[in-house]
Amino acid sequence: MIHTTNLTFQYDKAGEIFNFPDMHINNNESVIILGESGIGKTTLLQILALLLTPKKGSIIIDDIELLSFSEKQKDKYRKDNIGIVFQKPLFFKSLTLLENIQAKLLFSKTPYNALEIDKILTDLNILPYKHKKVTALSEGQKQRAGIALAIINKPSIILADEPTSNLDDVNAKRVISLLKGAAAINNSHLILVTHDKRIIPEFENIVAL
Ligand SMILES: Nc1ncnc2c1ncn2[C@@H]1O[C@H](COP(=O)(O)OP(=O)(O)OP(=O)(O)O)[C@@H](O)[C@H]1O
Repeated sequence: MIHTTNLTFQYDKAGEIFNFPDMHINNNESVIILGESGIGKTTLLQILALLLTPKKGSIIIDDIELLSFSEKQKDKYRKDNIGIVFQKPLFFKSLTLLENIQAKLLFSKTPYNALEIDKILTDLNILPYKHKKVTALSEGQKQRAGIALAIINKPSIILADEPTSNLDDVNAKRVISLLKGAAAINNSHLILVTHDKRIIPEFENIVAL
């Protein structure tokens, strides 16, 4: 269960203050966060990912208040529990897609399972690019490679920032189905921010900013 209350954030002292709505997300639930450009969707996702610290408020996950953690504890919690699909994926640029996945598995101490990797890459429609350098992938292929990296170690929380923005209708559908499937299999929470209207019908729980 994820429960957030009174989350308030400000980038700098004279800047805008963001007051985010409270959220209550049960296990196995997927949530889509909607709002116009600049409203603070990515900011909220980064707070949930423990990458930004709010001025006020709390984030309780499975009865643990995460904002009381030290930076070191936050880093460990993020590494062990949170899969982040960034708007612009972070890769080791000199490595192939498969080598990036291997690095992630090593870093998160997750066993290597070749069949499982191929299954995820197939579901994302990027298996043929497994041995290609990530820099040689198209923007849409990179976006899907970023999704593979985010879910490969079965995180209990998947946070996705505009995961379908560069994708055509077919691949957008594949990505949403994979993210929802990964969340269901791993009993994870899926929280997705977007302004992609195509994917709204796929979600029952909507938070509007
Ligand atoms: N590092 C930063 N320092 C100062 N202001 C920032 C910073 N990052 C974002 N902002 C501002 O905070 C506001 C919210 O940004 P955010 O990226 O969260 O919006 P968003 O809803 O995700 O937008 P989009 O849909 O366009 O990605 C914007 O006005 C943005 O300019």
